[in-house]
Amino acid sequence: MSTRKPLIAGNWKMNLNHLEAIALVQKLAFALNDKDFDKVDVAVLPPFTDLRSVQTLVDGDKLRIVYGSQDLSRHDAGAYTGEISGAMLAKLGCTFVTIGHSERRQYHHEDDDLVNAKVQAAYRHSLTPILCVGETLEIRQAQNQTGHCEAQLEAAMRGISEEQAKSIVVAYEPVWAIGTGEVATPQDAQEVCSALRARLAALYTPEVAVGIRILYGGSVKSDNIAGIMAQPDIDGALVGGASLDAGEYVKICRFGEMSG
Ligand SMILES: O=C[C@H](O)COP(=O)(O)O
Repeated sequence: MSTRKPLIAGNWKMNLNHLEAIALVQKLAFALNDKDFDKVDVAVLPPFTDLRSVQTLVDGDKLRIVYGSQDLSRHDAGAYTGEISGAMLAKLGCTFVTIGHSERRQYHHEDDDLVNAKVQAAYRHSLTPILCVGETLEIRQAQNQTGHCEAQLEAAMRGISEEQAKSIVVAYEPVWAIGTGEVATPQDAQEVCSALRARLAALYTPEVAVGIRILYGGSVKSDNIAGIMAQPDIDGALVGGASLDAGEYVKICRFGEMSG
């Protein structure tokens, strides 16, 4: 029996301004109670421009919701127009930072080296990376999904110490399942998540690997979360579209009450 506490993280992507962010976090805070937070860590990952408002609300009302950003710069400071540093995110009280999301890899040409540099930047500022890996449909059709995701993981973890690795969160997100309504079967997701854990055990130790949270992401909804969470190597979900609806997100956070 693992002691990993489940994590449900809502990636809002480029949705909701800071006023809408406050409204959504207030709805979540109203609906979720201490029993929920004892069972599951609940995070939101709003756009950068919302973070200060979310911080003020969370701190002011002493909410148990945690939050983070969707990206960070590989650099700590300097002449990098448009970039946001880990130091700035830490100052805003961020717990998490999403790194290597497939939309960053695809639309911003982020490669494994940049993802690795961003993971290192996150640790320099005591932020917990939510490191995303996942295969395209083409790779899955060639049945190379586990090899591909393991290679992305290994590249991202270069130079990361065992002590640092203990806190990382890995998110397996098959690209073909993101925003498409095409959810991976629980067995598909388990296959890759188990391979990722085995690779972490080989890179570090089995003890480290057994403590690391691995999430699934890709068209997660309240009606499919239970089957996904029933898998032994899946410790939570990275939720996109469904995290923008408070009622639906709360149901996902209460996955134990959903039927599979
Ligand atoms: O980060 C979240 C994923 O990209 C999943 O998005 P989705 O739930 O809208 O498919």
